[in-house]
Amino acid sequence: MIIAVDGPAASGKGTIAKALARHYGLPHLDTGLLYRAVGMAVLRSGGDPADEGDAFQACAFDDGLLDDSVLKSEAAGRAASIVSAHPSVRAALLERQRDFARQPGGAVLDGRDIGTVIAPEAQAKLFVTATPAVRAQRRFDELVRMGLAVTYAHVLGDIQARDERDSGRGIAPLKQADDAVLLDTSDLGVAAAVAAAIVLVERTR
Ligand SMILES: Nc1ncnc2c1ncn2[C@@H]1O[C@H](COP(=O)(O)OP(=O)(O)OP(=O)(O)O)[C@@H](O)[C@H]1O
Ligand SMILES: Nc1ccn([C@@H]2O[C@H](COP(=O)(O)O)[C@@H](O)[C@H]2O)c(=O)n1
Repeated sequence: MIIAVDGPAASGKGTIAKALARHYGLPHLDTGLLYRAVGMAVLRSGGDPADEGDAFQACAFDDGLLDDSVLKSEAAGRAASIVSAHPSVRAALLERQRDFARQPGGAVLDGRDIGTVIAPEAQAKLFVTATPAVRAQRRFDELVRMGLAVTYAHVLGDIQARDERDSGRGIAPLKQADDAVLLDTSDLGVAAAVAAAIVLVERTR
């Protein structure tokens, strides 16, 4: 079974995708990490994430970067959302994600275009969302726990800018697939959100 979990930044889709993977015994891929790695590789090479040539070159990043906690930073998230609008970057990362989705037995993937582009054939599709204020608070708390000096206002601004870029881009924009089920976690804690996700997967698969 392929389970596609899409949604905006800090909506909790990664938390839900990981829990679904555990519940169904499936491998999980956080596809945002791939774009974060490209964004961070551009920054480290002194390139410009907005330059398609620089971003495409960075797609040959070393896989060791995927385990680096620097990918959790706001700078990596911002760079990721800029490089992800380049068609050549999306093309370079496409097969890796499709191969992961189509492995025998299935998989859980979370991102922005899993249900629409990477695995439109997925048996279960969730679109996880929450209000920008709730998402900003969750991300702010997470960054503070990591010991980073951030303000709530800055995190909220970053999330709003990312929402706009991700939904407004010309290629594979963030949007709910026609056959995806909406899960709004604004008023749900982690356990309740995961339980709701399992019910929805059981209902749709
Ligand atoms: N339902 C929830 N209630 C409270 N906190 C939550 C909930 N879901 C996730 N969180 C917390 O919110 C933060 C963001 O969650 P998560 O990383 O799962 O979001 P995401 O959508 O995958 O983010 P990103 O788009 O940046 O990859 C984490 O600190 C997580 O523990
Ligand atoms: N399937 C995807 C996944 C991510 N992106 C872009 O990467 C940015 C970072 O993703 P996170 O899930 O780690 O927040 C995100 O803002 C998107 O721009 C994507 O385009 N497609």
